[in-house]
Amino acid sequence: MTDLWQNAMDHAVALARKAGSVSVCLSFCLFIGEESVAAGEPCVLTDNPTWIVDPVDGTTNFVHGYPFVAVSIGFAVNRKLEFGVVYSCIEDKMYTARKGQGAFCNGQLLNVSDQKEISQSIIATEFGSNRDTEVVDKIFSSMRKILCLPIHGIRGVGTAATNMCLVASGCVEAYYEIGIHCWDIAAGAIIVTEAGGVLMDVDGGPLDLMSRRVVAANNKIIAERIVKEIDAFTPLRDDASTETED
Ligand SMILES: O=P(O)(O)OC(CO)CO
Ligand SMILES: [Mg+2]
Repeated sequence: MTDLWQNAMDHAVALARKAGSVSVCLSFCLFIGEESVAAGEPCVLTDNPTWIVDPVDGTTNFVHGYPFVAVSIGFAVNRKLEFGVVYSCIEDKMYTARKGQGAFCNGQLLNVSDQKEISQSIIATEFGSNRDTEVVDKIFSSMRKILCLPIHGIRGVGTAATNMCLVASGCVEAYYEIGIHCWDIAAGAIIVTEAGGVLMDVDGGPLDLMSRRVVAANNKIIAERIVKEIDAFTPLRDDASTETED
C-alpha cells in the first residue's frame, strides 16, 4: 500500500536538498521574505544580490481553499530585478522572466495586451487587508472612479503576484494596489516588464519596491489613465522598520 506521508517526506527531503545546494552556491546573497521579516529580520534593499520571497502569496485564499495561491521569488542586484519566478500552484502555471530575455508561462512567451482604450480594458485590483475606514473609503473611491470611466470590469484573484502575471499574460490591462509588500511585487514586476508592460507608482512616478504601492500595466497610456483616478495613500514603508503592520 502506498505510504502517502512517506511520499510527502521524500518530497520534503528532495526540496531541502535542492534548497541547500542553492543556498550553498549563493550564500553571499541577502534575503527578504514575508516570514523572515515577520520574525524580525531586516527588510532593507541594498545593492547586494538579494532574494525577495513570498512563499505563499494569497494566504487568505489558501486558508479558505479559494483556488489562487502563488509562490513568488524575485532576485535583485543593485536594487534592480534580475529575474522573477511566480508559481501559481493550483493552476500549475510557472511564470518566469530573466532580465532582457522575455517572460514565459510554462515555457510559452508572454505578451501584454495591446489595448490602448481604457474603456475596453479590465483592471485588476484588491480590497486589501487594511480595515481602517479611511483607507477602505479611499480604496472604494478609487475603484468607483476607475469602474465608471467606464472600463469593462474590475477583477482580482487575491494574490498580487498572480494579478501581475495576468497583466503579463494580456488577460487584464493593468493591476494596481496600495498596501502590499515588496515580496508580493518583486517577481511579478520583472515578469510584467519582460512581457512588454510598464511599472509605476500610484502617483505616476517611478516604482519604488519598498513603498508598498504599485501600478503594473500593458502600456503607459493605460497606466497613466488609472493613476489619475487613484486616491493614493502612503502605508508605512517596508524598509521603515523591522516591524510590519498588517
Ligand atoms: O497573502 P499575502 O502573502 O499576505 O499577500 C497578499 C497581499 O499582502 C496578497 O497578495
Ligand atoms: Mg503575499
